[in-house]
Amino acid sequence: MTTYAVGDIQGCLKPLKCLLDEVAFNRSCDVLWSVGDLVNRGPDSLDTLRFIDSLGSACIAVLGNHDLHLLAASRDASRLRKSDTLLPILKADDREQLLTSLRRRPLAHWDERLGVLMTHAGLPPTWTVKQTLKRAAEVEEVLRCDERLPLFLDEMYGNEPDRWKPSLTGPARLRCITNYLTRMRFCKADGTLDLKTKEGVGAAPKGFAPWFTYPRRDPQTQVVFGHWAALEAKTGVAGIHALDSGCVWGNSMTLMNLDTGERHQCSCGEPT
Ligand SMILES: Nc1ncnc2c1ncn2[C@@H]1O[C@H](COP(=O)(O)OP(=O)(O)OP(=O)(O)OP(=O)(O)OC[C@H]2O[C@@H](n3cnc4c(N)ncnc43)[C@H](O)[C@@H]2O)[C@@H](O)[C@H]1O
Repeated sequence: MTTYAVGDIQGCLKPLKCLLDEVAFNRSCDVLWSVGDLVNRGPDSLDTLRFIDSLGSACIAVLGNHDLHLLAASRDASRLRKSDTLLPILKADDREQLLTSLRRRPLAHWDERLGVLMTHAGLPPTWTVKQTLKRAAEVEEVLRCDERLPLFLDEMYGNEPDRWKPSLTGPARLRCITNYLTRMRFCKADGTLDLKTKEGVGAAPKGFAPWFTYPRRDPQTQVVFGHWAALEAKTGVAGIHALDSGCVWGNSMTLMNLDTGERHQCSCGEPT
């Protein structure tokens, strides 16, 4: 059994299948981790969701900001933006099945055997792995609850509060957790987030640095994450594995063997 992790797919199904063929992925014994952002901007979001679902327990995917945006747009199509490529999903006969399956996916995944945590954006430097899983579970519980989901999605967008406090409550608490786990790039040592800057590490605003440059609360833990295409799948920090190599922006998709650390890349996608 081999565990692989793939970077942001964003509807780029062709390079995903190319990578799985290259490593002879066997769904009956191998496992594919996805760092989230399964959909949007790329050409085949609908078929990507269908393919990922067809893998069943052979795939573990955490939710990314674009996946959450899909859930929000499914409740209110006026949330769609010009650059979104989500309409085919919203018009599909199997949309409810696909969206229900997405709602059941986690925001964080921890593998004790590998000692690896996976989230879309990373591990907040002020949080332990245990705290991260507990806080992710708060949002996951709401995503699965028909009564609580609409308010969560209405209140999800926004950059405030920009710093975690255990005393946060209600929608602000859930928004803050969601932003840390699906949108974080730069932060201060005390965890204060800058959610505006999207360029590479050299673009850090004054007083901010990439989240992975701060000491970790659990130094032995490895982290796999996506979200930040401008990193070109590199952090320079041991045990912190960036996997978004910007496939949807015309670059390659990255697949990493988590047992050996070996990386594979495929550039057969259509530039968007
Ligand atoms: N709580 C919440 N609040 C607000 N929004 C929420 C939200 N929850 C979900 N959302 C949703 O989040 C989505 C993203 O919003 P945006 O923040 O508008 O999306 P984006 O710029 O495309 O960022 P993305 O997440 O795709 O990151 P990437 O690094 O690939 O791309 C970033 C940039 O990097 C650039 N880039 C890519 N590769 C690069 C490279 N090698 N070098 C330099 N730049 C590069 C790209 O051109 C791109 O402009 C929206 O749909 C929004 O609705």
